Amino acid sequence: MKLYKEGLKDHALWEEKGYQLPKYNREKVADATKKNPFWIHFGAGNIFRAFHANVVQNLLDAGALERGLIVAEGYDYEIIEKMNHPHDDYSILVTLKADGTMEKSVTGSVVESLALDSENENAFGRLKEIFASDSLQMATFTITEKGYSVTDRHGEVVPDVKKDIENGPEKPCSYMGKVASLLYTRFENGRKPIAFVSTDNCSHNGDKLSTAILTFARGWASNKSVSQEFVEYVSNPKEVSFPWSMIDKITPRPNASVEEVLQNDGVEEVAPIITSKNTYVAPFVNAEECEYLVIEDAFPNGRPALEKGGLIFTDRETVDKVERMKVCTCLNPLHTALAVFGCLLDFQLIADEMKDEDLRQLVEVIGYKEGLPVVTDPKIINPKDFIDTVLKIRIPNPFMPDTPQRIATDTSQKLSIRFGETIKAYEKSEELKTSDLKLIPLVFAGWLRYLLAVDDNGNAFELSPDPMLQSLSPVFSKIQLGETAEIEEIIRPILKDKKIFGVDLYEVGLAEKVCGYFKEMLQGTGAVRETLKKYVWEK
Ligand SMILES: NC(=O)c1ccc[n+]([C@@H]2O[C@H](COP(=O)([O-])OP(=O)(O)OC[C@H]3O[C@@H](n4cnc5c(N)ncnc54)[C@H](O)[C@@H]3O)[C@@H](O)[C@H]2O)c1
Ligand SMILES: O=P(O)(O)OC[C@@H](O)[C@@H](O)[C@H](O)[C@H](O)CO
Repeated sequence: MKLYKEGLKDHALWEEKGYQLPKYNREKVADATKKNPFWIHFGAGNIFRAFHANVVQNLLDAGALERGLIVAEGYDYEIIEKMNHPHDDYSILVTLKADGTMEKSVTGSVVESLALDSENENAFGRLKEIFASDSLQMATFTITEKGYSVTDRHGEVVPDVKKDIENGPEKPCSYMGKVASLLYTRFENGRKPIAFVSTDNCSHNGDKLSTAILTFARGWASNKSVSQEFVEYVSNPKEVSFPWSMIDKITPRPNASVEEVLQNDGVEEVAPIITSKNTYVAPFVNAEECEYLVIEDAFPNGRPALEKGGLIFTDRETVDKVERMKVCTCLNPLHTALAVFGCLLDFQLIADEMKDEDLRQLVEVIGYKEGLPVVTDPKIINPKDFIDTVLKIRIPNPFMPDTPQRIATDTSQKLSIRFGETIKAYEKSEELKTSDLKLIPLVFAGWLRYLLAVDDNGNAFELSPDPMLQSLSPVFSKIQLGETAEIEEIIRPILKDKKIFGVDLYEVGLAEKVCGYFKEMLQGTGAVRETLKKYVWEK
């Protein structure tokens, strides 16, 4: 059993082993999609394959759609070369349910995959053709929060973006420059409308994407590479919209236990790889069953009835509330807390951490006691029910191979939104006092302790990738367990950094608490556990 066109011909063999196969005529779907594409996705990573591609697969199966997806990868071309192309764009989705059962399906809804590489004339030419087509309605993105950045921490335009602006839209090399150049192709071919939908986990994700694209449009217009009309086109929501969205589906990296199940079924060549850009990818994805994709309903070129596939379309205000509920309180902060302490306490599975009474108490207090009071009910999903499901069913799901190490990726980029928003809400509140926050500061201190790259047993471990490690690691390499003199002087600039925490921890009166916890965690081996135990149970 091999996952590609020829290998899937023997339907009975796959079905006998419990795999659901596409029920539609894939050749016909591929043909219709290539002629009249309606949806292109940027970022061929795991969430796309587990979520977006599966929604389209279900709609194709149900006869509610006749065309599929095209995917472009602009950062890690190896994903396309090593996964999409050898497998004819098929992938296997393994859904790991909380009752221990699993569903296996072969996803065929992606019918074309392209490197978004302006040096690759064929692929870039084809992308231009797609962007020139009348039928294209939406471009979606899962490229991580850093994928949208065009400026550095000081607000300065980064060098590759600067170069792309100087050189005009012909051959950009930065990610957002390449996307803006494709949008320019659409503009030149009759100023056709489109929705650009970020489905990444970042607050007001649509604004992040529009800021990036507008940086190019304005830059190119000011050096006369494009006309001012292009800026007007990008700025007009009736022509180019940037809806906000909230996405939710826990999709761990492809796991060896799932690989083994597939191998035992007789599926060949399914081993995951880690690309040179550090993407963990395999011909299969493993994910939980629960999923939400809530999108602001702003599609200037129309859209198919994707609500039939479970997507929720609503207004911007509701997306904002639902997104804040998930990203700032009810899921992602709890994940980050478990990630940081999980790495320090040598856990390899998130589900195992939920069996640890101290860690369970940590996330329950952060979620219910510190976070929930500042959540505005989005009405379409009840926050209390949502957090109950997260803490009782989803995160503890023993069949989900999710790891603290995956979730610890890019923590420096996430703390401000995941915890900073709650702190700001306490600052604004007349009833709540910021000084009452106990465990959010404990997570900050845990993250500082994590940056030593030494676990609570005193053993070195590898930090997960993070764009700030280059500047942070040299600071923390000076700190040794058992030495706490001058700690505050060393970490003061970090505690003051609003880019990291969303607030200056000195201004909001939390710096002393964070520093104190951090010093306690530095006392020696076992001090992280002791500090955790001491504060999570304190009344
Ligand atoms: N995995 C989940 O549980 C999950 C759930 C909800 C939302 N998300 C969102 O989706 C994003 C991707 O998650 P994933 O599971 O697909 O991760 P992944 O590691 O499987 O894939 C990451 C994708 O982002 C691209 N990328 C990485 N760094 C980039 C950069 N600097 N510039 C442009 N592109 C870059 C990669 O090439 C790849 O396409 C997350 O960051 C998050 O915002 C993930
Ligand atoms: O994907 P990130 O890096 O923003 O965050 C890691 C996890 O918290 C995240 O992927 C969750 O699994 C996801 O947000 C669940 O919907």
